[in-house]
Amino acid sequence: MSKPITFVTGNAKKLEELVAILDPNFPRTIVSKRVDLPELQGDIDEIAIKKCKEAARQVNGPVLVEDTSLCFNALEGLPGPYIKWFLEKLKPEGLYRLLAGWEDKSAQAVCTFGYCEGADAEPQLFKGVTEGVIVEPRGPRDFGWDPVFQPKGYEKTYAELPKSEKNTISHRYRALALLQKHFEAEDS
Ligand SMILES: O=P(O)(O)OP(=O)(O)OP(=O)(O)OC[C@H]1O[C@@H](n2cnc3c(O)ncnc32)[C@H](O)[C@@H]1O
Ligand SMILES: [Mg+2]
Repeated sequence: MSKPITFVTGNAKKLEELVAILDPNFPRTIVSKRVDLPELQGDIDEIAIKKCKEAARQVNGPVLVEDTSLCFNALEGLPGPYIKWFLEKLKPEGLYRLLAGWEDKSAQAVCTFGYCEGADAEPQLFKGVTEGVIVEPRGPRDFGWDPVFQPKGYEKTYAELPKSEKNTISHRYRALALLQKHFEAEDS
């Protein structure tokens, strides 16, 4: 039997979505550990790799981590992985106002899962991207920047969509689909 994988995150909403999205027949057991890991600066992949290595060091076993970015095309991909701090200071209204001077409101939600078998193993990344536009905040405020992100082809923001619908189109869903495929292939 393979060891359980520890999903290390300080974000309860991420865990909630992972549990809702992953197939109940996922071949490995996932447990969670609430740690707010330090996030070193870098590009999206570098941050996920460093976060994953640090988690593997702390847990000393198989770990899963995840880092989420919100990239504004008009701003060459910023705030990107720094969205957490932009959101904390500016709130959803301020994120929308950041683009006031720009016609292009398009953005990409990017979710990068990192999996590492143990403290000495190299992390593997699984990335999901969902295209959308940044709009004036609409809908419940229970998860991050959901009120300002309207996925392409939809009239509702992530926050306004039923969770079950967000979870079939989201950046996190797409990343987890790749992760799932990887583990299913390994299992067969
Ligand atoms: O412990 P970790 O897993 O790092 O959790 P975190 O909350 O620090 O998360 P990140 O470092 O990945 O920062 C991403 C920011 O984007 C927010 N976020 C992540 N996924 C989201 C989603 O699907 N919808 C809206 N906001 C999201 C999250 O609340 C953070 O403010
Ligand atoms: Mg974080």
